[in-house]
Amino acid sequence: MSVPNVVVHRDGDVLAKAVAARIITRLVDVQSAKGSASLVLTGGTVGHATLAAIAATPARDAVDWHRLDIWWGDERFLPAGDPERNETGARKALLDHVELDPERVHVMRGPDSGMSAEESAESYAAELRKAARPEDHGPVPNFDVMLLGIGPDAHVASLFPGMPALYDTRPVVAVHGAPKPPPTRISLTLPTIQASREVWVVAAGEEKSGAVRLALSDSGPVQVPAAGARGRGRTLFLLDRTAAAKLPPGLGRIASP
Ligand SMILES: O=C1O[C@H](COP(=O)(O)O)[C@@H](O)[C@H](O)[C@H]1O
Repeated sequence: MSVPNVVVHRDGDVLAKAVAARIITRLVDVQSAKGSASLVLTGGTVGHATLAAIAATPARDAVDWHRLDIWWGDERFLPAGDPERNETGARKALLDHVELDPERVHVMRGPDSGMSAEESAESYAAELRKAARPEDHGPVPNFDVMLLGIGPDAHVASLFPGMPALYDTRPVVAVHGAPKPPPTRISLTLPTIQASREVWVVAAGEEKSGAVRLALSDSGPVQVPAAGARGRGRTLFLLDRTAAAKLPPGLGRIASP
């Protein structure tokens, strides 16, 4: 697993624009090298602001949206179209505004599918297994970029501190009793997150600063799930100044003072 690099931007607005620019550049690079690319989305404030920033920039036309697989790191177990679903926010911010191949938009199903949360997690795991190639050496694709938000309690995806999902070695799990509503969720597990080529943790706001500090310390991922958010090739913590406020001096690289 890679050692995290930290990049600090002036505020949440600049952060979202900078992450959007990085995503576009990364997707263009990967598509020119391999033909297609994969991007794992997060819910949450910075995640959705980043998607809106991609939609707003003319540079988005440089991406071949047809040759992109979209996955989610987690989903709130709610019916399709519910405003609280991460999918709904992503569609509104970006997915409805670009020419994606609908077959390559891999949503985590909600209760309206007739599946239980466990069945939905299993069905997502099966979809991941189908997409994995021999060179991925495992049951899930080595995603090109995985975006993860972080909660003030240091949760990532829907992996909350101390919960059984953090010990789970299956690729995807159902989460019950999440401390942040809604209580039922579907989440990728740490082994799936860590199979990604690149993991980018995005955070803005003072309320995230303690979690960010712990995520970059020697804490274990059961107590601090974000400490397990590491990519195989690269891990980035992309922060605004307030989220970086509790980091030891010298840890972050200031990109926009
Ligand atoms: O519930 C969730 O929260 C986290 C963080 O969201 P934020 O609004 O505090 O940035 C998010 O990463 C996750 O995908 C989502 O389901």
